[in-house]
Amino acid sequence: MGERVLAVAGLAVHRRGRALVPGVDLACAAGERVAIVGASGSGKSLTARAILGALPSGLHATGSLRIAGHEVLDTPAAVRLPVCRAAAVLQDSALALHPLIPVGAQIALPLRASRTTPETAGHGLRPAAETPVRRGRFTRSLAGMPVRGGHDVRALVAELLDAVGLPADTADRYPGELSGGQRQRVCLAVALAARPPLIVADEPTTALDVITQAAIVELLRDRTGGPGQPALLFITHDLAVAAALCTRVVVMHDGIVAEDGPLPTVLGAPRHPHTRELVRHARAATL
Ligand SMILES: Nc1ncnc2c1ncn2[C@@H]1O[C@H](COP(=O)(O)OP(=O)(O)OP(=O)(O)O)[C@@H](O)[C@H]1O
Repeated sequence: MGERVLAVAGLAVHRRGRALVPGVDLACAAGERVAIVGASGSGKSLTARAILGALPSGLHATGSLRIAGHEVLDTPAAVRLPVCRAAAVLQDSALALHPLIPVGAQIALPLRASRTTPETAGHGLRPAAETPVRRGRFTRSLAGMPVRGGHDVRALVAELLDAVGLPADTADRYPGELSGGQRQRVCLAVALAARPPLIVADEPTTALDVITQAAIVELLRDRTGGPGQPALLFITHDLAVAAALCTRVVVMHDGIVAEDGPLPTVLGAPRHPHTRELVRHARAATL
């Protein structure tokens, strides 16, 4: 495995002295897209939320959680350094976005916080050599200068919207004026704007129809896991979607990792009885 953006060791999530997730070990390298699959209640979401530094109140985590080499287990997301903060794309895009703020302003928030450009920040939108030459303040921002003026930020918001397949005028619309698929694209733009080393996507396609689902999976494939792009941890109960997007899979069962390996290997020759069952059901569902 190459440079690790995520290293989880003995991660447990407790509530009132009871371990809801007894112990998870997993890792994700830079440039990787890793799926976490498992039945309902197997601990996928609590593991994801512990990684995001956003456990529900009353729950706490123990063990070790390193993001981009920094131990962050005891550091809530809001106070983590941006370099070791994972961005979230969650199932309910309506809840993830503020209903009363135009989406452009919501994308601009992490952009202003980072005060750098997508290119320097590692969004992987376009390698610098391919960046078209433009005039004015936007040129300065693309050259890696700090983003200051509102005009610069608006241009970068338009670029991020374009990167997720939305027209620039989406910036002026409110989340309630968008479809679920469009809102999920906005959520990905917000995540990319934060220039994270890792995006944690927890069932981001579950609430969508199959066609929109496929489009979001394709978008995640285009925008994560490549050179200079964030790695992806993709939580799903759907093995077929995991196979379409990820190269490696972590199978969870009863709060622990039952199996972890390259997707073709795990699908082709599952070792754990629970993985065998998941594969059997996935095959039956595609008939
Ligand atoms: N806030 C909470 N308080 C108490 N128990 C919880 C809480 N959240 C989850 N749990 C319990 O922790 C276990 C793991 O839940 P988790 O949500 O991580 O499962 P999951 O694999 O994501 O399931 P699903 O696919 O249905 O979302 C379950 O037994 C669940 O009931």
